[in-house]
Amino acid sequence: MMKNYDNKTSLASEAAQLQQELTHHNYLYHVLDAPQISDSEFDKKMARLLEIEASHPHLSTPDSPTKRVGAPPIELFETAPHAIPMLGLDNAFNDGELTDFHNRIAKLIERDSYEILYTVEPKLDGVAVELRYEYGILTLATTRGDGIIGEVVTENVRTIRSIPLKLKTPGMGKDQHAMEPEFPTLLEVRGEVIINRKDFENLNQSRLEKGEYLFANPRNAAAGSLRQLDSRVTAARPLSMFVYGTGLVEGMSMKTETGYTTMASHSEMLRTLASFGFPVNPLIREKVTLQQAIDYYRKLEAQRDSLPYEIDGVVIKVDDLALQQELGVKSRSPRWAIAYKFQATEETTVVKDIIVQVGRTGTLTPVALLEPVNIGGVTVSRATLHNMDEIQRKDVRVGDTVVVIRAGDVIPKVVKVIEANRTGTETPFVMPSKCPVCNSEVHRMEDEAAIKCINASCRAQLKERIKHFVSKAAFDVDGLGKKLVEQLVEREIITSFADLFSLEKVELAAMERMGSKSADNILNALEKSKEVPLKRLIYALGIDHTGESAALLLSQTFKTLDRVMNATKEEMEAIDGIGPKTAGAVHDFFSHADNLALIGKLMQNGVTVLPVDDQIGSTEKQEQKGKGDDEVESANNKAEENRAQGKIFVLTGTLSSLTRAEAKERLQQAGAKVTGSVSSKTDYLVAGESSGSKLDKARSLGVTVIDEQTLMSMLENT
Ligand SMILES: NC(=O)c1ccc[n+]([C@@H]2O[C@H](COP(=O)([O-])OP(=O)(O)OC[C@H]3O[C@@H](n4cnc5c(N)ncnc54)[C@H](O)[C@@H]3O)[C@@H](O)[C@H]2O)c1
Ligand SMILES: [Zn+2]
Repeated sequence: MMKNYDNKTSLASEAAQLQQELTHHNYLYHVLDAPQISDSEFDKKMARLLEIEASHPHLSTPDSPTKRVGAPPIELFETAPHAIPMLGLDNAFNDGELTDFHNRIAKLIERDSYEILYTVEPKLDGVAVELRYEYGILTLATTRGDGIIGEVVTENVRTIRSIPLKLKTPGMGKDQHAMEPEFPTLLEVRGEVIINRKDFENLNQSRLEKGEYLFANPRNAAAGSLRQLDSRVTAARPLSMFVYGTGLVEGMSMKTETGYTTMASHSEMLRTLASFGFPVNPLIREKVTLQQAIDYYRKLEAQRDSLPYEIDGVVIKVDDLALQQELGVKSRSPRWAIAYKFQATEETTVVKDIIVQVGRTGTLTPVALLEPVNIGGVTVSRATLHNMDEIQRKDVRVGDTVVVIRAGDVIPKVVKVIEANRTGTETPFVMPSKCPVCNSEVHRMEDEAAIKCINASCRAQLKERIKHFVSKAAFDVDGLGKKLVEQLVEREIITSFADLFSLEKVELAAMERMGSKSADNILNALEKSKEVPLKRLIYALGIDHTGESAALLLSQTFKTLDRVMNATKEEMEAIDGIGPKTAGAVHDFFSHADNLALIGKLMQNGVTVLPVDDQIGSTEKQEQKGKGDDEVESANNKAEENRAQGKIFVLTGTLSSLTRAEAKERLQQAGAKVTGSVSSKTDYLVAGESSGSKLDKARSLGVTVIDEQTLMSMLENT
């Protein structure tokens, strides 16, 4: 008896505690755009509260965060009620939960489950916004707020270039008898305002330099940029938007190019919105089965890191609007949709220590040793802190609670410190004045944040240079792992990468965890790698400021190693995409006698450079093809895939995620033609930042203007 009573009171206080905490974190996240815990921590608390409330309904108070979305608007903004509440979404975290959702709705509407088809969409990680158009003109934009009342952000939204201020009339000019407008008299459109990953990095970097508060992730940056009192601030932020639904629609049934008069499905509605000029995400797939939805989830999960913006799952929506109606909504979410979430990429944890690693070019990199934390299924116990400047700017101290992000194969990194968790016992980090590996003095490079060990025979550097040399994008030597490279250097069996090609079987077989067979395998792999495309060789040399794309540009321009070695700085700088730093570093590299000797030794040991034309004939095409295999496949609109093929493009302005030269190259690989000036023959003008006269010309000629994001998704679909 007594025990039961205790259990009840403790559950009640746990629920109350969770309600209070979740309300607080909702406020930090939705109002201040400055969360203090990770999303997965938040989701865990929410799941626990839902569980308690489900088994003890009397604890489920009307103001519980389980029944609400977002947080109430702040007073600084004008507010406006939503004609139709803006709800959240239920979550599924595995195939089983998604299948439960599917079976649940089949039961509710008494249909066979195979009859239910879905539209599947990427779950964009941004901020939800509603746009109101009266007689085709944008008159109001609001945030979701608490779902009932939103904040008015009309002026800010007007600064977002991908949002139409006025609707396009799809049928205009075709139907002479139409006196009525070609769109509803009132149209509310909903979508997600986002910021591209790259833009987020740049934004945070410039905030760091100005000593301003850092955004934890692109979502917070998008929300923080949109929710500004001065729309000039918003205008300076690279926001964009994708629409995925409607609110209130009045005045007429939508009329479109394809002649639909009433909307029967969600997918049809999206097509109609696209025809009005709204940006609709190109990765959306229509009318898929449950199994196809699961496949879509898997494919998008694999593609996730290569998208220009962050997505945190897929949204699965019943396509038939009549069925949606029949299913209806609950207090915080509709019954006809669900978010199937990806595993987290971001967590909060504690910095236990800060150590220093020495890299390929001698750069000392501080690394945070973390309280191990599971991020998206992988245990993370270290994260890079880049350099001393970065540590100082972010003010990371030993003992701090920090936000750590891990995406794909990229090294996890510390995004920011959660200052609210400081206790006063945290200790600042001091950079050592000697190389932790060879003990020689370190130097701070002029104009650079990097502190370097300049002892050319420092073993730490050699190990890294060799790891780089055998890596995938360089010589791609199968089986020659990090541990083995370290042993070979430690035991002074190799003193440069050229020595790799004179390794002997006995030497290899003598290493730890090596046998005769694995030694043979490595020798074979080395032998195979000897025929190397020029771009890979240039990249493998590990020249400062010379990554894969610079190596590719150099190889395409100069075609032979000899010509690259003899190129002047000016010749290199003349290449679109090669800056003075790279040109200088490449020139310096090939002016050093030691480096020339090293290249001579490579050639003596049998390395041969493949002619550049061959690379395009074989390697590049294969790579292209391989890539296409794990793209999301269209269920219905196959025609939309490779939309770039055979089209004529013009590029203008500055692109953020790649150079114009890279964009040109990728377009050409996709079968498009890229020309220098806009004419009536141009199919697409890709307008980057600060586009000028070409943009005006394209508009006057009625050429379709697309932004970088659209270009990227076109390229992704090739
Ligand atoms: N870390 C924290 O302190 C904290 C606090 C509060 C909330 N959160 C996180 O926020 C999330 C819950 O917030 P929520 O209610 O905004 O989101 P939700 O998970 O309920 O999803 C609904 C939202 O998804 C978005 N969305 C993106 N793409 C969409 C598409 N194609 N179709 C429809 N909607 C789409 C819309 O903005 C919509 O409002 C959780 O992931 C939670 O972890 C974190
Ligand atoms: Zn050193």
